[in-house]
Amino acid sequence: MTEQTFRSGFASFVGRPNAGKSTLTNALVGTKVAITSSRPQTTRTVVRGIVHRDDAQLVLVDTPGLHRPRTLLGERLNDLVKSTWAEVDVVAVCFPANEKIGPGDRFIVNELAKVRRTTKVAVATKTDLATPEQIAEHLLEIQALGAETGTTWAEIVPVSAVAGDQVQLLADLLVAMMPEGPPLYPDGELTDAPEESIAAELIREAALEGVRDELPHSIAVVVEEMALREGRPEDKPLLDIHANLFVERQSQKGIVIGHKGSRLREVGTAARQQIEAMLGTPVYLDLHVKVAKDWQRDPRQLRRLGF
Ligand SMILES: Nc1nc2c(ncn2[C@@H]2O[C@H](COP(=O)(O)OP(=O)(O)OP(=O)(O)O)[C@@H](O)[C@H]2O)c(=O)[nH]1
Repeated sequence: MTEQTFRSGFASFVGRPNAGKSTLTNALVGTKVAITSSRPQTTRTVVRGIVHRDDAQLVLVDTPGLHRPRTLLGERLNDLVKSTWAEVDVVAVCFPANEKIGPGDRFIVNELAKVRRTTKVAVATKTDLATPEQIAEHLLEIQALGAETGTTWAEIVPVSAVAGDQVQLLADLLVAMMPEGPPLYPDGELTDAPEESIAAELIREAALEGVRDELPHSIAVVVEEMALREGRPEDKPLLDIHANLFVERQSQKGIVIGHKGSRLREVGTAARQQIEAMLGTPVYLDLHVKVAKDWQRDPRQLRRLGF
């Protein structure tokens, strides 16, 4: 009998905004790690989900959507994406099966083609939203896009993260592409994102719920302080979180706060519940809205907000 080899490594899902990357990460890891939203471009922080198996550890790096940069923030995000691609073992490009392959996908695959060494996989996401005929057509288009851009797809895999279709197969295929190596993280750890950044993302997700137009891109959240309150009995801990929610303009501040603070209260309650569920500790959330004028275009502010 030969001893089973252990594999470990990194994979990153990329794709145009809303392609289903975060949802797929969560489905693979089996818990809510990366935030998901029906609004595009909400994933800014690199959040890792870790798939633990007896024979492997697969670390998923969830990157922001790559797009044609229009602001300084956009450029920084694109740089972040490309440096991630060069460092991981596999990049899996997500193409939603319910939408046509478009210029956005072509742009990403062309950029990815410049990163030579990394293994490339194509994932047709959201197959529950497409007919078998559409899926077949979609897979052919993905193959054609590979040929056109000089990309060799190691695999083309249709999945539905929501229906749970083929998610396990995708995990198996990705694991098989990882190099042999020891576990990289302690058993059972699902993410190494600092708790502060998880909390910040959950607050941002709650704040994005129901807002329209430009506002989603204008919201940034910074957790200023996060600590267990002192003097509490051991079986009744309380986590104090002080966070600032930044918008770019005074007018946006009013929208976020709402009539007599009603909207901000809702956001605070929703975020608190999510954080409590995630960290398993009762939370006191102190949330303030501040204006950081045009922060997306200002390098100093970007640094302060963690970009
Ligand atoms: N029906 C269906 N919807 C899905 C599936 N995967 C994702 N979605 C939905 O598609 C939307 C976008 O999914 P996300 O996972 O946030 O997409 P993303 O690629 O991470 O988006 P960005 O963070 O903007 O880059 C959400 O409303 C998801 O619920 C799927 O397999 N089936």
